[in-house]
Amino acid sequence: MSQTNTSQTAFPPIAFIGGGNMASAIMGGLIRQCVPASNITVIEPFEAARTALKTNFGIDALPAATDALQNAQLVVWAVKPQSFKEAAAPVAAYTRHALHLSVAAGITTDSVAGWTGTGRIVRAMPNTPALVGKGMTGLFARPEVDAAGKALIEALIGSTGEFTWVDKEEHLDAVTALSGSGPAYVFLFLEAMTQAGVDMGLSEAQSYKLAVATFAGGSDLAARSSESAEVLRQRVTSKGGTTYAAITHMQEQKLPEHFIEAMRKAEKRAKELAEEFGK
Ligand SMILES: NC(=O)C1=CN([C@@H]2O[C@H](COP(=O)(O)OP(=O)(O)OC[C@H]3O[C@@H](n4cnc5c(N)ncnc54)[C@H](O)[C@@H]3O)[C@@H](O)[C@H]2O)C=CC1
Ligand SMILES: O=C(O)[C@@H]1CCC=N1
Repeated sequence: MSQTNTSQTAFPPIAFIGGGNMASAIMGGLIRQCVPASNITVIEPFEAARTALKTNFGIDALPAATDALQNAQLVVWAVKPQSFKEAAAPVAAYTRHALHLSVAAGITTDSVAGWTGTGRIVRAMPNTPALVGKGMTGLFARPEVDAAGKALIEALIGSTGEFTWVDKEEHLDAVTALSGSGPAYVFLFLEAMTQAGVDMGLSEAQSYKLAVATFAGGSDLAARSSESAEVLRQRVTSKGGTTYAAITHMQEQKLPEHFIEAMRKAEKRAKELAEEFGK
């Protein structure tokens, strides 16, 4: 079931380990909910990223772990899978009492438990539309996380858009391949549609506008409609018409099959990341 958080939550002190794209998307949601910057501690070694956090959110990020982390009741891990283990080493001693939320692709909660010394972990797979409050996040909680912990995570992630819980942790690799990486697929299609528009004589700006509005409108129509995507597609596709010409070519070229195969590559890569960087 897909949900959005609507209730106002009093957030406890929160620490972010890593202050890049995903951390900023989640922080943006918190700031929109009027969480004061003083409630948020960020560990971010990269100076340019710390400057961006100050400019965007008024947050004074720290370059390395300190005992300031002891106050945090919730720790959000927003580092690359490759950096997780190294990032956890100086942080773990301060944060064993806290609830942990990891957004790292592939990295299992068993790995995170080993590095943080606690099993109170929720693993999440958000996506970048969270930056504009339109995110879609898959969530998995270990049994050690109680109802209050889950409610806190729902409030945090709900501030960035929608979420859905999965029962099996491995399903987060599917979520990663679908909605986590998915914005990049949309942007690739936008690039191709814009190029086609330019090739047919439209300006780049006009083509891009048409392409973006088409994705947004198509998605909104699908979200509001009780009809399946297949039926909605058929409604656009007059027999012998223009859409028919395009869709027939895509099907002859096995575009849907290639697309599904590509997404299975993303799922496979998530499992490889766990193998490569989870030990
Ligand atoms: N970008 C995306 O679309 C999505 C990313 N994710 C996951 O989010 C995580 C972060 O990705 P992004 O925000 O895109 O990357 P990013 O590169 O923008 O942010 C990672 C930040 O971690 C910092 N960092 C590196 N070593 C550190 C350390 N030892 N301690 C603290 N911070 C450290 C880096 O300086 C950087 O600012 C990744 O694990 C990724 O799998 C999940 C869903 C979507
Ligand atoms: O490409 C990645 O590994 C991350 C996870 C999902 C989106 N970006």
